[in-house]
Amino acid sequence: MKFSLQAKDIHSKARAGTVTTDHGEIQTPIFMPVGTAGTVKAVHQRELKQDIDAKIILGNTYHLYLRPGLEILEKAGGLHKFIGWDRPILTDSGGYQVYSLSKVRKIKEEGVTFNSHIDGSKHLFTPEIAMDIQRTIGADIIMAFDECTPYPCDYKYAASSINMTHRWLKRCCARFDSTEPKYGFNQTLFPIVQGSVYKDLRVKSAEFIASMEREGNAIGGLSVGEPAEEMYGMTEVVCDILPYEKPRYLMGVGTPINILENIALGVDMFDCVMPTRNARNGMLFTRNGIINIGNKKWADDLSPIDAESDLHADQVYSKAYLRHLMHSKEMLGAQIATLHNLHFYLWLVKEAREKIISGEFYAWKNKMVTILGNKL
Ligand SMILES: O=c1[nH]cnc2c(CCNCC3CCCCC3)c3[nH]c(NCc4cccs4)nc3cc12
Repeated sequence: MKFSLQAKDIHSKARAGTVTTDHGEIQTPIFMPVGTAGTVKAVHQRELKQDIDAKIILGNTYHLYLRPGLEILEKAGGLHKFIGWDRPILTDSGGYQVYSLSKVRKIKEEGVTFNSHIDGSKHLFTPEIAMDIQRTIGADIIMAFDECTPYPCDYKYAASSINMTHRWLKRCCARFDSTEPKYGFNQTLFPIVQGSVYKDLRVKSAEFIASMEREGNAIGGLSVGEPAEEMYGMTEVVCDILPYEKPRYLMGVGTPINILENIALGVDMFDCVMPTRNARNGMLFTRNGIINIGNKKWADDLSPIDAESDLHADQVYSKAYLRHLMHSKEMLGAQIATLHNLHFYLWLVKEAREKIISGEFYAWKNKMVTILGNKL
């Protein structure tokens, strides 16, 4: 994997770059649609490619390991082949999903034991197992097995948590560096900075992660309920320590405003379930603010969902029609709303990249931040 920089903003730490993988290039800043069980819910691969031009999607290690399972994925020749996606894929380590999905789990030095949320069967994830699973899935970028420190937590807990994450990282690197890709495409491992909302722990974790000299770095433990100002403060501290010439991935972030503010702090890659999850609840993000399509005010509004958008669905379907579909619990409603939100997120980061290149990013970002929160 390679990373090159094309432009840097003068009023902020925003930058425009290109990540090059064996499955293609990714222009940054980039938003990565979240796939769960091998699909971005309610969206076809063709739509991801042609309608919204998604450059990279996320695969969910925890889900894929449980269902369809590694045997089928290996038989298919990896996740790219299994789902029919020939562009880059990033998979998480499965650790975060264990915390957020499976009820019973125990965290020990060795790893995490958990009961499957599907059939209750007992499983163990360790740093080594997480590496082997992601080798079998075959994603271009794979994530270290970390502990996402819960928020809030006291200093002592946060300090012991980063020490565990750092010991697990060494085991991830040892295992990853002593195994080969299974399908002939190169894979790269990103470590993850933790430290909760404690500045000195963030410095310690960022310095340790930087010292591992991997091809890219991630920032974890944020967007877990902390106030936005805390998120920005920790991101700034970490971005100032992580190497300038490597991509920085802020995990689980976030709202459109969060993304713009973090681009200004030097973040290049983002993922979040919000555009897809909120779409299914009728919350549409637009360049003029937020539309709750279920609101009665849209019932007879026959104007296009977004007349300024180059997304076909935004042009041909009206707000009234989408509201009708959502109220009727029609599948097409979720499909249109999801496509709209992902298209908006990808438009937003592409617009940010163009403004960084043209030198207009800072003023544009401040204007957008005042508009994007509007309730329409
Ligand atoms: O420290 C972390 N370590 C590892 N993963 C984290 C994640 C999951 C990122 N998305 C993975 C995807 C992989 C493919 C399947 C789906 C998840 C986070 N998500 C959030 N906020 C989420 C949210 C923000 C707002 C609403 S939810 N904070 C996170 C912090 C960490």
